[in-house]
Amino acid sequence: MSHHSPNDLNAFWMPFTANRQFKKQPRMFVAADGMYYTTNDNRKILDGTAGLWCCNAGHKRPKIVEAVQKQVAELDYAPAFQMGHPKAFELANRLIDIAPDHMEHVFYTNSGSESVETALKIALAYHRARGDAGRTRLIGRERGYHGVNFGGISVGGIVNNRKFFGSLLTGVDHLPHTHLPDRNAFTRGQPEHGAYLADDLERIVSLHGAETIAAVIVEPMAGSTGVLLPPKGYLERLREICTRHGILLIFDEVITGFGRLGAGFGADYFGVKPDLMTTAKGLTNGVVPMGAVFATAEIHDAFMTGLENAIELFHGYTYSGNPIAAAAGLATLDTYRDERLFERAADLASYWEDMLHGLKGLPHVIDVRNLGLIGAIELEPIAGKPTERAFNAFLKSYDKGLLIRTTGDIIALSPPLIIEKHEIDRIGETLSEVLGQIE
Ligand SMILES: Cc1ncc(COP(=O)(O)O)c(CNc2cccc(C(=O)O)c2)c1O
Repeated sequence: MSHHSPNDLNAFWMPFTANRQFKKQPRMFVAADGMYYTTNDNRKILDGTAGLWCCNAGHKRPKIVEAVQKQVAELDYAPAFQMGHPKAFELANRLIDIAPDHMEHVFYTNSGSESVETALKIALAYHRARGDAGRTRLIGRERGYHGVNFGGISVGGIVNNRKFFGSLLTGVDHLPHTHLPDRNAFTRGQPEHGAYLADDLERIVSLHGAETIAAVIVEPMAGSTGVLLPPKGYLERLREICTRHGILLIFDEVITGFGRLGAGFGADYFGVKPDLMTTAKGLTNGVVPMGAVFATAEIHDAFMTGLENAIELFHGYTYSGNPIAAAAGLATLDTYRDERLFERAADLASYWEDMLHGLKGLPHVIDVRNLGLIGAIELEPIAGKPTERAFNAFLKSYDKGLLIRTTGDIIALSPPLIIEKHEIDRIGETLSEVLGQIE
């Protein structure tokens, strides 16, 4: 058996990564604190993306560090099925306290992808429990991202996440995405124009019959595809059409949840009540993998019938609600509350917006989109080399000490909610330099 040296890069098959490019020019973080990562060559990098949209409270936050250290030394793991541990229940109560008021139950998962699978299965099983077994169709949206499991890529609308994975993706329709560059480019916040796009749901309903449709799943604001905003009135229309036809509305809040928009959840920010909400990321500040599906009493109680000793929902994970994730979640919610980070994000949103829209007119910038503490700068692709320009901006920004995300030719930004104004300025200055230097 051959022995590999610890820093041999070959064995690790990296996710959503240009593996060959990375392994030629590795980019390694070895520490993190507050707003900054430290690289293995001891450079400080400003975290413009809160890790992967998940470290909403920033890094190395004392309450979270302490809670995880203490928990792992006390109750490291408890069986998730037919057994419990107090923190899972305590966290569920805390989550329901900050969730939109019609949400009354939480089902734990370990990621956003698992939250999506869980929500889709609950939606299908809910209709069956009510005698509506014919409601099996699911409706997603073009350019939607709902993780990488088979349910998520079926309802998802990002072609590269689907086309390599075969034929299981059936029984699903897609609404049109909400990007109208001709009308809405450089809009500050939510566009006025485009609510009518929700009416396509009526077309899908009349095509299949409402009695065949279980749920619609959308991100209140589409993140991974490059930050597409819901036009004013759009989500309200989706809600109204779903209600009228007995179709469940699922908000995928993996990115928009836990303060990202300056409110607890997208549902709060937009004032629209979904029937199910999927979350992960900010739930534990990215420190321990955990997701949670929020459900109304109406949905939960539809399962609570029949023999009391019988399992009501045949679904769950070994790590559902595990003690260390629950401890991290509780300390994370404490940190959000004690530092008023959701309100802080709302207070900073206009300063953030001004920085972003100040980039208009820089080379290659064809659109700027923003909401809360999320931003996107869309670049003109290099002819024949899609994604190249944005990827070069990512590499150049990293060299200049700023971490950004790119998807396609779009730069996406989602800093921790603890960001200071001078750090917002620094993001703008760095991106101005980068966009002036790349081809
Ligand atoms: C709306 C939504 N739903 C589900 C997932 C899947 O979550 P997990 O990865 O934990 O299984 C996500 C995740 N979104 C995500 C993850 C990683 C990177 C980026 C990016 O846009 O750069 C976005 C998401 O944004």
